[in-house]
Amino acid sequence: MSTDAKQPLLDAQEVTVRFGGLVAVDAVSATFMPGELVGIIGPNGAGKTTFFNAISGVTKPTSGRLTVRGQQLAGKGPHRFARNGLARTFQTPRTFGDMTVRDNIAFGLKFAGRRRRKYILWGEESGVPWVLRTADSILGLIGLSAQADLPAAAITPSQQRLLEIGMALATRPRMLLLDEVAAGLTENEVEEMARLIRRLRDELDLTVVWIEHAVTTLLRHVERVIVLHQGKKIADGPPREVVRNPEVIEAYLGDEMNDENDESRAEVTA
Ligand SMILES: Nc1ncnc2c1ncn2[C@@H]1O[C@H](COP(=O)(O)OP(=O)(O)OP(=O)(O)O)[C@@H](O)[C@H]1O
Repeated sequence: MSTDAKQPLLDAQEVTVRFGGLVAVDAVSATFMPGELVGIIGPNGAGKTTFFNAISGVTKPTSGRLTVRGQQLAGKGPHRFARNGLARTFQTPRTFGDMTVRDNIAFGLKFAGRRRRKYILWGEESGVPWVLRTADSILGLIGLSAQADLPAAAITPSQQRLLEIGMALATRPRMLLLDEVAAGLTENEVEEMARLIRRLRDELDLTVVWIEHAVTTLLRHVERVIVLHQGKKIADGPPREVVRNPEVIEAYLGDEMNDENDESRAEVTA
C-alpha cells in the first residue's frame, strides 16, 4: 500500500458542531492513523453520531479543521470525503430494499468505478484487494453469498447491517466509520460482527472507527477507545487504561459496567 504510514488518515482538530444553542460536539480533536481500530463510546446524546457526521462530511462543523490524507476538507460535502477514502454506515441501514443484495453491492462498486481514473493516477488500481473487486467476492467476505439474489428488504436486520458494511467496502475505502452496527443483534451476532470488523481491518488494512453501545464487546475488540461526554472528549487511549479513568467511570462506565458487570471490567483490564 502506498499510504504513508506516518501520515494520519484523518486528523480532526478542535471540531465543534452547534445546533442553535446546543453544542453537540465541543472542540474535539482526534487523530486516526492507518490500520487503527478505534472505538467511540459515551452516553446517549454525548455527540458520537454528530462527531461521525462531521468527520464524514454529512454535517458541516461550526468550526475546526478536518484533514484527510493531508487535505483540508472541513466544510466540504460527503462526496469529497468519500473520494478521499472514507466510507460509513448509518444507525438505520440505508440499503435499497427493492434491489437484490448483489445489486446493492454493485451500486457501491459503481461509485468506486467513478473514482477509478483517480486510482490509476495514484497507481493504486493494482492495490485494490482482490476481494473488493467484484460484488460476489464482497458478498463472500461479509457472509451474504446465500442471500445474493434476494431483495434487500427480505433479509434479516443483522444481514441488513452486514449489507451496509458491504456497500461501504465496495467503495474501496481506506477508512470505515461504523455507527452502531451491532445494535439490535443477539449476543452471538454481536461477537460475529466484532470478529468480522477485526478481520476487515487486518485483511484489508483499513482504519476502522466504531461507535457502539455494546461497550463490553467493543472494549474487548478495539485497541484504542475515545470517550465522549456532553460533546467533549474525556478520554482517548487503550481500553484497559480508559476503563480505570475516574472521569470515565463517573460519566459513563459506572452505569454501563456496574458491580454486576465486574467480570466484564476484569476481562477488559486483564
Ligand atoms: N440535527 C440536529 N439538530 C438539533 N440537535 C441535534 C441534531 N442532531 C443531534 N442533535 C443533538 O445533539 C446532541 C448529540 O447527539 P448525537 O446523536 O450526536 O449523540 P450520540 O452520542 O450519538 O447519542 P446516541 O448514543 O443516543 O446515538 C443531542 O443532544 C442531540 O439531541
